[in-house]
Amino acid sequence: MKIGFIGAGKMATALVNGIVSSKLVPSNDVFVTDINADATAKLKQELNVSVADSAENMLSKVDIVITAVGPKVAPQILSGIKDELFKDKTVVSIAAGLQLDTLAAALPAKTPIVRIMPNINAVVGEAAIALCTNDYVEDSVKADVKKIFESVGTVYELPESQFSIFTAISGSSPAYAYLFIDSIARGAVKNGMNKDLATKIAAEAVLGSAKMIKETGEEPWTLINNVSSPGGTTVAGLVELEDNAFISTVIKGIDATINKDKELSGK
Ligand SMILES: NC(=O)C1=CN([C@@H]2O[C@H](COP(=O)(O)OP(=O)(O)OC[C@H]3O[C@@H](n4cnc5c(N)ncnc54)[C@H](OP(=O)(O)O)[C@@H]3O)[C@@H](O)[C@H]2O)C=CC1
Ligand SMILES: O=C(O)[C@@H]1CCC=N1
Repeated sequence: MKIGFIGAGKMATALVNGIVSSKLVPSNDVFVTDINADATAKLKQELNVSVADSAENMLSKVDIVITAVGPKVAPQILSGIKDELFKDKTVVSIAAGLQLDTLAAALPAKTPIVRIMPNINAVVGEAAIALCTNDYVEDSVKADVKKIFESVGTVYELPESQFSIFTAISGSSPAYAYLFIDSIARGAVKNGMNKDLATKIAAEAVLGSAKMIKETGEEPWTLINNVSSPGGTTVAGLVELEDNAFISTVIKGIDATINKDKELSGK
């Protein structure tokens, strides 16, 4: 299975890193192309992937082409490539907001298309990833695409109607989680702890907390109650956070993310 990436930016780099380090395919069976030659040169140097000088030239060399450019650019690039080059290819898009029917309109009729929403934690093999397809993706091809993304995380097959929500709670949410960890660490710095040490400790505490939710299957509020000793430190902090509308602020952030994803779809 040969895999090509159009766009070698941050998300493509995260995916290529994950795919190569999982040894799913030999590194030179991963192809990259980008208008920015420095981006592809860096990936070649670091991961020994193959570089193509254009999307069109890459297409003849790969089975699966993953567009890792912005939602406005992807249809423009695809519609500029000769129809015959898409024969026996599957097109995968990871762009926020970009819907299957918009992609289909930019491609030859009946092209198999997979829509994916990954997240940047693919770098460490911990992405939560959504997948949906159009009607022309055969089961064996879907299984191959799933295998690619399972090499960097967990894949959830979801109806396309849930993608905006998924983008908020998985595609974008790592940024919000990093912000939360950084804010905890800054609180430690304010009170006199070294930032590097505080960040490491905050990250470990959040990682352990995520593991608790995943592995115990407990409702978060049960776990919150277990941390909150009567008259103790935790409840004092919770009161202050809620006084500043922590929960509704986070929900508004998720709403804004969902709305932006819908806006990007242009529908
Ligand atoms: N970053 C993330 O965490 C996630 C991103 N995504 C999706 O991934 C896609 C890429 O995002 P991200 O990696 O953050 O963005 P980046 O800007 O880092 O990467 C996009 C890359 O594509 C290049 N590019 C632009 N136009 C062309 C073109 N015509 N031909 C070839 N390459 C081109 C850009 O070059 P230049 O910089 O020179 O313009 C850049 O290197 C988006 O659609 C986004 O929605 C999805 C989930 C998570
Ligand atoms: O910010 C963005 O638009 C992309 C999609 C999800 C994460 N990054």
